[in-house]
Amino acid sequence: MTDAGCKLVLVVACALVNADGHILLAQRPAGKTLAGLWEFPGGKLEPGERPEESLVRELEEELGIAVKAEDLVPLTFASHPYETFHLLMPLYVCRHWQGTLAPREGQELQWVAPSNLRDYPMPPADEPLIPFLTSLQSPAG
Ligand SMILES: Nc1nc2c([nH]c(=O)n2[C@@H]2O[C@H](COP(=O)(O)OP(=O)(O)OP(=O)(O)O)[C@@H](O)[C@H]2O)c(=O)[nH]1
Repeated sequence: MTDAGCKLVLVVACALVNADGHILLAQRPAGKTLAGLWEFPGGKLEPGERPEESLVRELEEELGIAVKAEDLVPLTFASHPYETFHLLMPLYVCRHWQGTLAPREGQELQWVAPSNLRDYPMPPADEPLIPFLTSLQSPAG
C-alpha cells in the first residue's frame, strides 16, 4: 500500500450472544455515516482508554447494560481501508451482562441467528467477520 499517511482509527465492537445463540445487531441511524447498515455495538476508543474499558462504556451508553471486562472474549478483528481512514476493529464476544437491553441512541436492534447474518446489510469491514460468528459454539455445543 502507498497510503503511508493514512489515519488509523481504532474501534472496539462486541457480538452479544443470547441464550438462543442469536447475535445482537444495531442499525446505524439516519444522519450517520453508513446509515441504515447493521453493525455490532461499540465505538471509537477515547484517549487513555483500554479497549475492554471502552467497550464496557459503549455498551452501557448504547444499550444500558452492564458488562464486566472479563466477560469480553476476543474473537477476531477487522482491518479495512475506508476512503478517509483505515479501520482496525477488534471484535469481542460477550454472553453475560446485567440489565435490560434498550436502544439508548434511537437505533433499531435485532437478535439474529448466525446463519441469517448475511440477510442484514453490514459495513464492508464487517463482512469478513461473519464466518467467525457462524462457527461460534452454541452454549450447549
Ligand atoms: N460500532 C461499530 N462501528 C463499526 C462497525 N463496522 C464499521 O465499519 N464501523 C465503523 O467504525 C466507526 C465507529 O464509529 P462510532 O460508532 O464510534 O461513531 P460514529 O458512528 O459516530 O462515527 P462516524 O464519525 O463515522 O459517524 C464508524 O466509522 C463505523 O462505520 C461495527 O460493526 N460496529
